[in-house]
Amino acid sequence: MANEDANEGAAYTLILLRHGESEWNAKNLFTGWVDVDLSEKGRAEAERGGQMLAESGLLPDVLHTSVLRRAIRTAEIALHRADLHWLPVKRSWRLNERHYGALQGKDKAQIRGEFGDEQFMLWRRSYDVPPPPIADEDEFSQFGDLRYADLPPELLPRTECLKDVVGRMLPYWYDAIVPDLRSNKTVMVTAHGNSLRALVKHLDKIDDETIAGLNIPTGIPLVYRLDEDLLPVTPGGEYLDPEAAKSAIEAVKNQGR
Ligand SMILES: O=C(O)[C@H](O)COP(=O)(O)O
Repeated sequence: MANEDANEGAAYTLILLRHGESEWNAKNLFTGWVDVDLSEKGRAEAERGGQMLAESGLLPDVLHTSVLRRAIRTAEIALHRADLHWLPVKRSWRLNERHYGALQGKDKAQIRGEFGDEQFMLWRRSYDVPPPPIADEDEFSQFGDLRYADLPPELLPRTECLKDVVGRMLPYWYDAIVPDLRSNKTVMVTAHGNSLRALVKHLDKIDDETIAGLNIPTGIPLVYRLDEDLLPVTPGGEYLDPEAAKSAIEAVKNQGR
């Protein structure tokens, strides 16, 4: 972690943790809202994430997760490792991964081969081009999934671009996470590649083009110290293991190649 001076002006601490490798990350499949579990490597990453937390002395007071198993399990394993398994937890669909539409369940390399590099990257990383919507009867659709039963039907996505994720994630940021920060709690958010990209875009005020080049690695805690205005004291935050983050970011970037 950075020295104390680098944290001058910090009022709040926010820890972001992308879930460990999932079974579908390992198979290189578009996942989105499909509720797959962690791979063995993913469980080990979560464990290591928890160890990093414990060693850094950063102790979250409250946990926010999505309603997807890979994020829930990652937090469970990491917090257990840090002896913080008892932490209060709040969950919301608004922290879910980006809904990948009709690409859910499809092989990334195959889609890249079929549609070409440009279209593939537009779907993966453009700010405002969503993949085609998923049909309600598709085996990987979330239509009829009990956990979304209370959601007004018009809010259940059939596909999303990152802009859509920013739009549905921000109300949760303002209504649930910010109040915890303002009451001086160290907040941990365990979520997904693209929901965390949406949050980082907001925190660091990253423009719509630049965000395409930002990738979040699995299982490595990213710590933001925020000032009174909730602006990062160190732009981009700090990974608890910056070296491991660098190579893991490259791996995410090159998925489907
Ligand atoms: O939903 C997925 O497939 C991954 O979690 C994120 O994938 P991406 O890096 O291709 O956006």
